[in-house]
Amino acid sequence: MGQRIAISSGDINGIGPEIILKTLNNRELKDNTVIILSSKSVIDFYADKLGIDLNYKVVTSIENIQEQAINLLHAYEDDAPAISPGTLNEQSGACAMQAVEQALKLCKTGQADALVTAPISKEAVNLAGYHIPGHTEFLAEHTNTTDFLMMLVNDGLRVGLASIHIPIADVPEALTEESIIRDATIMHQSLQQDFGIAAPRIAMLGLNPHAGDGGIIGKEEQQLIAPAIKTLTDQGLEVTGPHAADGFFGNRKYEHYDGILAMYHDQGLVPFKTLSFGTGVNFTAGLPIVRTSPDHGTAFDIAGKGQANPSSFEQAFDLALQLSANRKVKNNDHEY
Ligand SMILES: NC(=O)C1=CN([C@@H]2O[C@H](COP(=O)(O)OP(=O)(O)OC[C@H]3O[C@@H](n4cnc5c(N)ncnc54)[C@H](O)[C@@H]3O)[C@@H](O)[C@H]2O)C=CC1
Ligand SMILES: NCC(=O)COP(=O)(O)O
Repeated sequence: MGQRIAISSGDINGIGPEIILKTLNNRELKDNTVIILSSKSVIDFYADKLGIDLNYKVVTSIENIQEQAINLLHAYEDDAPAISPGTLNEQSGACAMQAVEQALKLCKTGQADALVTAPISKEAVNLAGYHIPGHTEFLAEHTNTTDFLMMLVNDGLRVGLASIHIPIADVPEALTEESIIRDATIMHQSLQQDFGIAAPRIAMLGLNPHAGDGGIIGKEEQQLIAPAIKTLTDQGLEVTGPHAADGFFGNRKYEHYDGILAMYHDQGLVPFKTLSFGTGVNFTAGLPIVRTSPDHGTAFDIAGKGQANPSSFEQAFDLALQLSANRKVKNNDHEY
């Protein structure tokens, strides 16, 4: 039996609807079912611009979903929200999050097997009153998940972030020995359960230049990261480090590891995106639902121009199919 994939529209003024249309227009669904959370007006607006004639069915409720087909379920409070490509505003932020909320509801109730999120603007969703740094934290909060990890993955590279969307000045304080142990453990479990790697090899990066250079350029490696690695290895996990981040990527050491735990957002995502922008997928490990997303944002600068490359969204869609087939989501284990 196929998978049911819920797709949230992302910001209606960004490239979300375009990459959804391009992806689904080129996809053979086989025995899978797609439910787009958006509105007919938005999908038709971008389909007209792109000259795409997508075969989809508008459904008014989940009970009317047509299997092995593309369904569109209206997700917004507005019947036909104003569309203005490239413009960030409160309404586009509200629609983006209403789509995520509806899609999450389908996953939580078992009516969808996985969620693929198109990009939202963090600024727009905050204007709309959703005071969140991103999908990751929103989905964790709304599934009662405390232990989660943002991971960016492609075929050979999987990078997790020990701190996510916080100001750089707050990073050292946000890291503790316990939080590093927890994040490496989530990564280890996800590599085993989601990615089928029996004995994952994890590399832990340092926080400071040259991984602190013996404590000359910062003490977090000695005080937090090395003790965390010792605890993890004592527990039988294969974890090495702390590695100096520049040489680790520059010397292609990452090729010898199944997962890399970076200490902060740009430390992990700059090399990841440099190596794989357009093919990477953002995956939230530790959630009771499967959630993937492309590795890029709303790209307002090219919205509505037909220039958006759908390849990362295609990979996110394919990974959602693969992971949801692999993983039986145990909703009953979680109190939402
Ligand atoms: N999962 C999500 O919802 C994500 C949301 N964002 C949000 O998106 C907004 C814009 O972020 P930026 O830092 O500007 O990053 P961005 O990824 O939107 O854009 C960076 C550059 O890459 C280009 N680009 C991005 N995706 C592309 C694609 N598929 N095809 C062709 N070119 C593409 C853009 O045109 C731009 O020049 C922010 O509010 C950010 O928080 C960023 C990353 C992920
Ligand atoms: N840099 C990754 C990013 O911003 C994605 O955030 P999220 O919406 O997946 O939490």
